[in-house]
Amino acid sequence: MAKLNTLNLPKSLRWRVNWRALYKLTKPKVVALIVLTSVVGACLATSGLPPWQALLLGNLGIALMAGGAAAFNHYIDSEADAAMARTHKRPLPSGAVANWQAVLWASLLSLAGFGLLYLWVNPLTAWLTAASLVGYAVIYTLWLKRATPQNIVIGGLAGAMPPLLGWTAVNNSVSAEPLLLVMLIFTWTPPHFWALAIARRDEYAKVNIPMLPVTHGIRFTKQLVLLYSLLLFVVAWLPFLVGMSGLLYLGLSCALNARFIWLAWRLYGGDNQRDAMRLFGYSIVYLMLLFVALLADHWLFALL
Ligand code: HEM
Ligand SMILES: CC(C)=CCC/C(C)=C/CC/C(C)=C/COP(=O)(O)OP(=O)(O)O
Repeated sequence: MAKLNTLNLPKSLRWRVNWRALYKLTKPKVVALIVLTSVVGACLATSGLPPWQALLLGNLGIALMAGGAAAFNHYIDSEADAAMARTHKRPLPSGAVANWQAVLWASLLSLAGFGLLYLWVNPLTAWLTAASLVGYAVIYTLWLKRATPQNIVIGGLAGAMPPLLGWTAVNNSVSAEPLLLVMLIFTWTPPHFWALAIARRDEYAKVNIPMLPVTHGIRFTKQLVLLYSLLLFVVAWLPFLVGMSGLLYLGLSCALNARFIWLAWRLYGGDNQRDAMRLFGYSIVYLMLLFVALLADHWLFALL
């Protein structure tokens, strides 16, 4: 193998497998947070502990398919990634992984995840997860991303699905409670992403991707970030208002949302780099803690 590589073959013909780079192709930190939300969806689906098969195999299948979707996204976006400072060192533009390896890897992960969900969890979860995969890898990445500044609002639905997927893995049915959790992530996505897009506006403009700060300016994007942060506060009340969560969740979510709004407000009148990246970083901590709060509250009530 080493000998082959010294022949200066085009990267597409090399056979050496860089496992570390393949792992990076799955966007592991994003998938970790996605799986946290699907695990919480699964735990909230029942008053006791969910059956181990639904919990373990369900979330493993969701993780595999989310990782597969991320790998497809890397493949489809590799040219734009090569031209942006934030992304030019990714496995495909840097040559650590060949295109055919990325497509094969993405397909294997997606098929393994689908098979696992279909055979050992339930077909409903398998199909809903497949719809999320197509929503992100095909509808968002291939089409919406380059078609409209509302790309991430519509495409965000795919990333918002995991709590519902975790729920259906346990209950094999769709109901209102997990849809509220989907709504939470759906409302969270625009301020999560637009904060970053404000800081990276020039890079998106350079590769002609019509992100909102490019098409409508930074001031307008900051207004929408603030508006969505306020909307998120309202949506975060819903689990409490419908009786799905209690006062522990309400208290924690109010505190988390207060900081979200404060950071969005600071960004509104503040610095496009520092304040934008601060809100982006906090958005990730926010979602993690909000779902931990949902789970803590659920188990507290189950024990009382
Ligand atoms: C359409 C929806 C979304 C868009 C457009 C979006 C966009 C982004 C972008 C551009 C980054 C920076 C990635 C990088 O620098 O490599 C990022 C990071 C991140 N996103 Fe999102 N995101 C979306 C949905 C989600 C969802 C649903 C989750 C999890 C539930 C999530 C979790 C994260 C995490 C954890 C990071 C940090 C990754 C790291 O530090 O490596 N995102 N997001
Ligand atoms: C459950 C399931 C199968 C769904 C998969 C959903 C999934 C992996 C969502 C990730 C969302 C995400 C990180 C978008 C990045 O946007 P981008 O691709 O525009 O950002 P980039 O420029 O950093 O690549």
